[in-house]
Amino acid sequence: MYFWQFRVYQRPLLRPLQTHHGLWQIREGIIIRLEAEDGRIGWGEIAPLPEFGSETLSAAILFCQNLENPLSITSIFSIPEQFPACQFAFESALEDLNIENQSRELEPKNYSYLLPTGAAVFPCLDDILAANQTNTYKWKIAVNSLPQELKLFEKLIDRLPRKIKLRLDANGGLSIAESKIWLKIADECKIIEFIEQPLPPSQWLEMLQLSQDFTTGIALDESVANLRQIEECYQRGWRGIFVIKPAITGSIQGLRNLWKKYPLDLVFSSVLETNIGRKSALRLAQEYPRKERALGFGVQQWFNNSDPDWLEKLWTTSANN
Ligand SMILES: O=C(O)CCC(=O)c1ccccc1C(=O)O
Ligand SMILES: [Mg+2]
Repeated sequence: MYFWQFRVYQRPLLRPLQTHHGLWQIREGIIIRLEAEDGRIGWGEIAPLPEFGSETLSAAILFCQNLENPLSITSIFSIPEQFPACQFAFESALEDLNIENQSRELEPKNYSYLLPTGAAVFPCLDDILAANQTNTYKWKIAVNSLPQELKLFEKLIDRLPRKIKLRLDANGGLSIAESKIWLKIADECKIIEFIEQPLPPSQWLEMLQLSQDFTTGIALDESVANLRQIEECYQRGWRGIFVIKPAITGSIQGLRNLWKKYPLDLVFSSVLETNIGRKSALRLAQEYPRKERALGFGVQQWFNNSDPDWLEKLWTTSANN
Protein backbone atom coordinates (compact mmCIF):
# COMPACT_ATOMS: atom_id res chain seq x y z
CA MET A 1 0.00 0.00 0.00
CA TYR A 2 1.10 3.56 -0.72
CA PHE A 3 0.23 6.72 1.14
CA TRP A 4 -0.02 9.56 -1.30
CA GLN A 5 -0.60 13.31 -1.58
CA PHE A 6 -1.32 15.73 -4.38
CA ARG A 7 -0.87 19.45 -5.07
CA VAL A 8 -2.37 21.57 -7.84
CA TYR A 9 0.13 23.82 -9.65
CA GLN A 10 -0.10 26.79 -12.02
CA ARG A 11 2.86 27.73 -14.16
CA PRO A 12 2.87 30.77 -16.44
CA LEU A 13 4.37 30.36 -19.91
CA LEU A 14 7.15 32.89 -20.53
CA ARG A 15 5.17 34.05 -23.54
CA PRO A 16 1.81 32.77 -24.74
CA LEU A 17 1.92 29.78 -27.09
CA GLN A 18 -0.23 30.41 -30.13
CA THR A 19 -1.76 27.37 -31.84
CA HIS A 20 -4.91 26.67 -33.81
CA HIS A 21 -6.55 25.82 -30.45
CA GLY A 22 -5.92 29.41 -29.27
CA LEU A 23 -3.51 31.28 -27.00
CA TRP A 24 -2.08 29.31 -24.11
CA GLN A 25 -0.75 31.34 -21.16
CA ILE A 26 -0.74 29.15 -18.04
CA ARG A 27 0.00 25.44 -17.64
CA GLU A 28 -2.03 23.92 -14.81
CA GLY A 29 -1.77 20.43 -13.45
CA ILE A 30 -1.36 18.23 -10.40
CA ILE A 31 1.77 16.74 -8.82
CA ILE A 32 1.43 13.36 -7.11
CA ARG A 33 3.67 12.09 -4.31
CA LEU A 34 3.54 8.36 -3.53
CA GLU A 35 5.21 6.95 -0.45
CA ALA A 36 5.97 3.26 0.02
CA GLU A 37 5.89 1.58 3.43
CA ASP A 38 9.70 1.42 3.43
CA GLY A 39 9.92 5.19 2.88
CA ARG A 40 10.73 5.26 -0.84
CA ILE A 41 9.09 8.17 -2.64
CA GLY A 42 7.85 8.42 -6.21
CA TRP A 43 6.60 11.50 -8.10
CA GLY A 44 4.05 11.72 -10.87
CA GLU A 45 2.28 14.46 -12.80
CA ILE A 46 -1.25 14.91 -14.10
CA ALA A 47 -0.99 17.41 -16.99
CA PRO A 48 -4.37 17.28 -18.75
CA LEU A 49 -5.00 18.49 -22.30
CA PRO A 50 -8.78 18.59 -22.64
CA GLU A 51 -8.56 20.02 -26.21
CA PHE A 52 -7.10 16.61 -27.08
CA GLY A 53 -9.90 14.74 -25.29
CA SER A 54 -8.20 14.05 -21.96
CA GLU A 55 -9.97 14.69 -18.68
CA THR A 56 -10.10 18.32 -17.54
CA LEU A 57 -8.09 19.60 -14.59
CA SER A 58 -11.22 19.89 -12.47
CA ALA A 59 -12.23 16.31 -13.29
CA ALA A 60 -8.72 15.19 -12.29
CA ILE A 61 -8.92 17.12 -9.01
CA LEU A 62 -12.28 15.51 -8.21
CA PHE A 63 -10.80 12.13 -9.09
CA CYS A 64 -7.89 12.67 -6.70
CA GLN A 65 -10.18 13.91 -3.93
CA ASN A 66 -12.17 10.69 -4.14
CA LEU A 67 -9.32 8.21 -4.59
CA GLU A 68 -8.48 5.90 -1.67
CA ASN A 69 -5.56 6.59 0.61
CA PRO A 70 -3.52 4.45 1.12
CA LEU A 71 -3.59 3.20 -2.44
CA SER A 72 -2.88 -0.34 -3.70
CA ILE A 73 -1.04 -1.30 -6.91
CA THR A 74 -4.29 -2.89 -8.08
CA SER A 75 -6.18 0.38 -7.75
CA ILE A 76 -3.44 2.23 -9.65
CA PHE A 77 -3.85 -0.17 -12.56
CA SER A 78 -7.65 0.09 -12.29
CA ILE A 79 -7.90 3.85 -12.93
CA PRO A 80 -10.59 4.15 -15.61
CA GLU A 81 -9.58 5.14 -19.14
CA GLN A 82 -11.65 8.37 -18.95
CA PHE A 83 -8.74 9.60 -16.79
CA PRO A 84 -5.73 9.03 -19.06
CA ALA A 85 -3.64 11.81 -17.50
CA CYS A 86 -4.32 10.32 -14.03
CA GLN A 87 -3.38 6.83 -15.27
CA PHE A 88 -0.06 8.21 -16.51
CA ALA A 89 0.63 10.12 -13.30
CA PHE A 90 0.02 7.28 -10.85
CA GLU A 91 1.79 4.65 -12.96
CA SER A 92 4.78 6.93 -13.43
CA ALA A 93 4.92 7.72 -9.70
CA LEU A 94 4.95 3.98 -9.04
CA GLU A 95 7.76 3.45 -11.56
CA ASP A 96 9.67 6.43 -10.18
CA LEU A 97 9.55 4.88 -6.74
CA ASN A 98 10.96 1.60 -8.06
CA ILE A 99 13.74 3.04 -10.23
CA GLU A 100 17.22 2.17 -9.01
CA ASN A 101 19.41 4.40 -11.15
CA GLN A 102 17.89 7.88 -10.93
CA SER A 103 20.93 9.62 -12.37
CA ARG A 104 20.63 8.28 -15.93
CA GLU A 105 20.75 11.09 -18.49
CA LEU A 106 17.28 11.60 -19.90
CA GLU A 107 17.56 14.83 -21.87
CA PRO A 108 17.51 13.91 -25.57
CA LYS A 109 20.23 15.02 -27.99
CA ASN A 110 17.83 14.47 -30.85
CA TYR A 111 14.91 16.79 -30.06
CA SER A 112 12.60 18.97 -32.10
CA TYR A 113 12.75 22.62 -31.03
CA LEU A 114 9.36 24.35 -30.92
CA LEU A 115 9.72 27.71 -32.69
CA PRO A 116 7.65 30.80 -31.86
CA THR A 117 4.48 30.84 -33.94
CA GLY A 118 3.97 33.01 -37.02
CA ALA A 119 6.10 36.10 -37.62
CA ALA A 120 7.31 36.01 -34.00
CA VAL A 121 9.90 33.47 -35.16
CA PHE A 122 11.96 36.00 -37.12
CA PRO A 123 13.47 38.31 -34.48
CA CYS A 124 14.86 35.36 -32.48
CA LEU A 125 15.65 32.87 -35.24
CA ASP A 126 19.42 33.49 -35.43
CA ASP A 127 19.81 33.19 -31.67
CA ILE A 128 17.77 29.97 -31.66
CA LEU A 129 19.83 28.41 -34.45
CA ALA A 130 23.05 29.41 -32.74
CA ALA A 131 21.98 28.05 -29.34
CA ASN A 132 20.65 24.67 -30.50
CA GLN A 133 22.58 21.59 -31.59
CA THR A 134 19.55 19.93 -33.09
CA ASN A 135 18.57 19.73 -36.76
CA THR A 136 14.81 19.42 -36.21
CA TYR A 137 12.43 22.32 -35.62
CA LYS A 138 8.68 22.61 -35.37
CA TRP A 139 6.53 25.53 -36.43
CA LYS A 140 2.80 25.89 -35.78
CA ILE A 141 0.58 26.61 -38.78
CA ALA A 142 -3.17 27.19 -39.28
CA VAL A 143 -3.05 30.28 -37.07
CA ASN A 144 -3.03 32.96 -39.80
CA SER A 145 -4.64 33.07 -43.24
CA LEU A 146 -3.11 30.70 -45.79
CA PRO A 147 -1.61 33.40 -48.04
CA GLN A 148 -0.04 35.14 -45.03
CA GLU A 149 1.30 31.89 -43.71
CA LEU A 150 2.76 30.81 -47.05
CA LYS A 151 4.65 34.10 -47.26
CA LEU A 152 6.03 33.66 -43.75
CA PHE A 153 6.94 30.07 -44.54
CA GLU A 154 8.96 31.06 -47.61
CA LYS A 155 10.82 33.64 -45.59
CA LEU A 156 11.42 31.08 -42.85
CA ILE A 157 12.89 28.36 -45.07
CA ASP A 158 15.11 30.96 -46.74
CA ARG A 159 16.72 31.55 -43.38
CA LEU A 160 17.08 27.90 -42.31
CA PRO A 161 20.34 26.06 -43.04
CA ARG A 162 20.13 23.24 -45.60
CA LYS A 163 20.59 20.39 -43.12
CA ILE A 164 17.50 21.33 -41.14
CA LYS A 165 14.22 19.41 -41.06
CA LEU A 166 11.01 21.22 -40.25
CA ARG A 167 7.78 19.84 -38.78
CA LEU A 168 4.60 21.81 -39.47
CA ASP A 169 1.88 21.38 -36.85
CA ALA A 170 -1.60 22.49 -37.93
CA ASN A 171 -3.39 21.21 -34.81
CA GLY A 172 -6.29 20.11 -37.02
CA GLY A 173 -6.85 23.62 -38.35
CA LEU A 174 -6.54 23.24 -42.15
CA SER A 175 -9.20 22.49 -44.74
CA ILE A 176 -8.67 19.68 -47.23
CA ALA A 177 -7.80 22.18 -49.99
CA GLU A 178 -5.30 23.98 -47.72
CA SER A 179 -3.75 20.66 -46.66
CA LYS A 180 -3.19 19.76 -50.31
CA ILE A 181 -1.47 23.09 -50.93
CA TRP A 182 0.84 22.61 -47.92
CA LEU A 183 1.59 19.01 -48.87
CA LYS A 184 2.41 19.96 -52.44
CA ILE A 185 4.82 22.65 -51.22
CA ALA A 186 6.29 20.21 -48.72
CA ASP A 187 6.88 17.63 -51.44
CA GLU A 188 8.68 20.25 -53.51
CA CYS A 189 10.86 21.91 -50.90
CA LYS A 190 12.17 18.70 -49.28
CA ILE A 191 12.79 20.29 -45.91
CA ILE A 192 9.54 19.18 -44.27
CA GLU A 193 9.81 16.01 -42.16
CA PHE A 194 6.02 15.80 -41.77
CA ILE A 195 2.82 17.78 -41.44
CA GLU A 196 1.17 17.13 -38.11
CA GLN A 197 -2.62 16.75 -37.81
CA PRO A 198 -3.64 18.86 -40.84
CA LEU A 199 -7.35 18.09 -40.43
CA PRO A 200 -9.53 17.69 -37.33
CA PRO A 201 -10.00 14.15 -35.95
CA SER A 202 -13.46 13.95 -37.57
CA GLN A 203 -11.74 13.97 -40.99
CA TRP A 204 -9.65 10.89 -40.38
CA LEU A 205 -10.46 9.19 -43.70
CA GLU A 206 -9.50 12.33 -45.60
CA MET A 207 -6.13 12.35 -43.80
CA LEU A 208 -5.64 8.69 -44.72
CA GLN A 209 -6.29 9.66 -48.35
CA LEU A 210 -3.84 12.61 -48.15
CA SER A 211 -1.17 10.32 -46.68
CA GLN A 212 -1.51 8.15 -49.80
CA ASP A 213 -1.49 11.03 -52.29
CA PHE A 214 1.69 12.84 -51.17
CA THR A 215 5.28 11.90 -50.39
CA THR A 216 5.65 14.08 -47.32
CA GLY A 217 4.57 12.20 -44.22
CA ILE A 218 1.51 13.02 -42.17
CA ALA A 219 1.63 12.62 -38.39
CA LEU A 220 -1.56 12.13 -36.41
CA ASP A 221 -1.66 13.90 -33.04
CA GLU A 222 -5.15 14.96 -31.86
CA SER A 223 -6.51 11.83 -33.63
CA VAL A 224 -4.35 9.49 -31.52
CA ALA A 225 -4.49 11.12 -28.10
CA ASN A 226 -5.15 7.90 -26.15
CA LEU A 227 -4.40 4.16 -26.33
CA ARG A 228 -7.78 3.24 -27.77
CA GLN A 229 -7.45 5.78 -30.60
CA ILE A 230 -3.89 4.66 -31.43
CA GLU A 231 -4.99 1.04 -31.78
CA GLU A 232 -8.12 1.97 -33.73
CA CYS A 233 -6.18 4.10 -36.23
CA TYR A 234 -3.60 1.37 -36.75
CA GLN A 235 -6.29 -1.27 -37.27
CA ARG A 236 -8.16 0.96 -39.72
CA GLY A 237 -5.02 1.21 -41.84
CA TRP A 238 -2.93 4.15 -40.64
CA ARG A 239 0.73 3.41 -41.46
CA GLY A 240 1.98 6.98 -41.10
CA ILE A 241 3.43 8.66 -38.03
CA PHE A 242 1.81 8.72 -34.58
CA VAL A 243 2.58 11.65 -32.27
CA ILE A 244 2.41 10.28 -28.74
CA LYS A 245 2.04 12.50 -25.72
CA PRO A 246 2.69 10.07 -22.89
CA ALA A 247 1.24 12.43 -20.27
CA ILE A 248 -2.26 12.09 -21.79
CA THR A 249 -2.07 8.75 -23.62
CA GLY A 250 -3.09 6.73 -20.56
CA SER A 251 -1.49 3.65 -19.06
CA ILE A 252 2.29 3.56 -19.53
CA GLN A 253 2.25 -0.22 -19.51
CA GLY A 254 -0.54 -0.13 -22.08
CA LEU A 255 1.57 2.06 -24.38
CA ARG A 256 4.56 -0.30 -24.13
CA ASN A 257 2.26 -3.19 -25.04
CA LEU A 258 0.96 -1.32 -28.09
CA TRP A 259 4.37 -0.61 -29.58
CA LYS A 260 5.33 -4.28 -29.02
CA LYS A 261 2.12 -5.47 -30.69
CA TYR A 262 2.23 -3.21 -33.79
CA PRO A 263 5.13 -1.72 -35.79
CA LEU A 264 4.20 1.87 -34.88
CA ASP A 265 6.23 4.86 -36.09
CA LEU A 266 6.11 7.02 -32.94
CA VAL A 267 7.16 10.61 -32.24
CA PHE A 268 7.18 11.29 -28.50
CA SER A 269 5.92 14.74 -27.61
CA SER A 270 5.49 17.10 -24.69
CA VAL A 271 2.28 18.60 -23.30
CA LEU A 272 4.30 21.35 -21.58
CA GLU A 273 4.42 19.33 -18.39
CA THR A 274 6.85 20.13 -15.55
CA ASN A 275 10.11 18.23 -15.08
CA ILE A 276 8.24 15.52 -13.20
CA GLY A 277 6.02 14.43 -16.08
CA ARG A 278 8.85 15.19 -18.48
CA LYS A 279 11.20 12.71 -16.79
CA SER A 280 8.67 9.89 -16.95
CA ALA A 281 7.84 10.65 -20.57
CA LEU A 282 11.53 10.81 -21.54
CA ARG A 283 12.26 7.54 -19.74
CA LEU A 284 9.52 5.91 -21.75
CA ALA A 285 10.83 7.46 -24.98
CA GLN A 286 14.28 5.98 -24.19
CA GLU A 287 12.73 2.53 -23.99
CA TYR A 288 11.17 2.82 -27.44
CA PRO A 289 13.52 0.89 -29.75
CA ARG A 290 13.27 3.07 -32.88
CA LYS A 291 15.39 6.17 -32.37
CA GLU A 292 15.32 7.92 -35.77
CA ARG A 293 12.64 10.51 -34.93
CA ALA A 294 13.57 13.59 -32.93
CA LEU A 295 11.66 13.86 -29.64
CA GLY A 296 9.05 16.61 -29.44
CA PHE A 297 10.46 17.85 -26.15
CA GLY A 298 12.29 20.98 -27.29
CA VAL A 299 9.93 23.17 -25.26
CA GLN A 300 12.02 24.23 -22.24
CA GLN A 301 12.22 27.77 -23.62
CA TRP A 302 8.55 28.30 -22.74
CA PHE A 303 9.18 28.16 -19.00
CA ASN A 304 11.41 29.59 -16.34
CA ASN A 305 13.11 26.45 -15.04
CA SER A 306 15.61 28.22 -12.83
CA ASP A 307 14.07 27.50 -9.42
CA PRO A 308 15.39 24.17 -8.08
CA ASP A 309 13.13 24.48 -5.01
CA TRP A 310 9.81 24.85 -6.86
CA LEU A 311 8.55 21.43 -5.78
CA GLU A 312 9.39 21.95 -2.13
CA LYS A 313 7.71 25.35 -2.24
CA LEU A 314 4.63 23.88 -3.90
CA TRP A 315 4.41 21.27 -1.15
CA THR A 316 4.76 23.62 1.77
CA THR A 317 2.73 26.57 0.50
CA SER A 318 -0.41 24.74 -0.57
CA ALA A 319 -2.36 21.95 1.08
CA ASN A 320 -4.68 20.00 -1.15
CA ASN A 321 -4.45 16.59 0.42
O1 LIG B 1 5.57 18.14 -30.16
C1 LIG B 1 6.39 19.05 -30.03
O2 LIG B 1 7.44 19.06 -30.69
C2 LIG B 1 6.16 20.20 -29.10
C3 LIG B 1 4.92 20.14 -28.29
C4 LIG B 1 3.68 20.62 -28.96
O3 LIG B 1 3.69 20.99 -30.11
C5 LIG B 1 2.46 20.66 -28.17
C6 LIG B 1 2.56 21.08 -26.85
C7 LIG B 1 1.45 21.16 -26.04
C8 LIG B 1 0.23 20.82 -26.54
C9 LIG B 1 0.09 20.39 -27.86
C10 LIG B 1 1.20 20.29 -28.68
C11 LIG B 1 1.02 19.73 -30.06
O4 LIG B 1 1.83 18.93 -30.52
O5 LIG B 1 0.02 20.00 -30.68
MG1 LIG C 1 0.59 18.52 -32.44
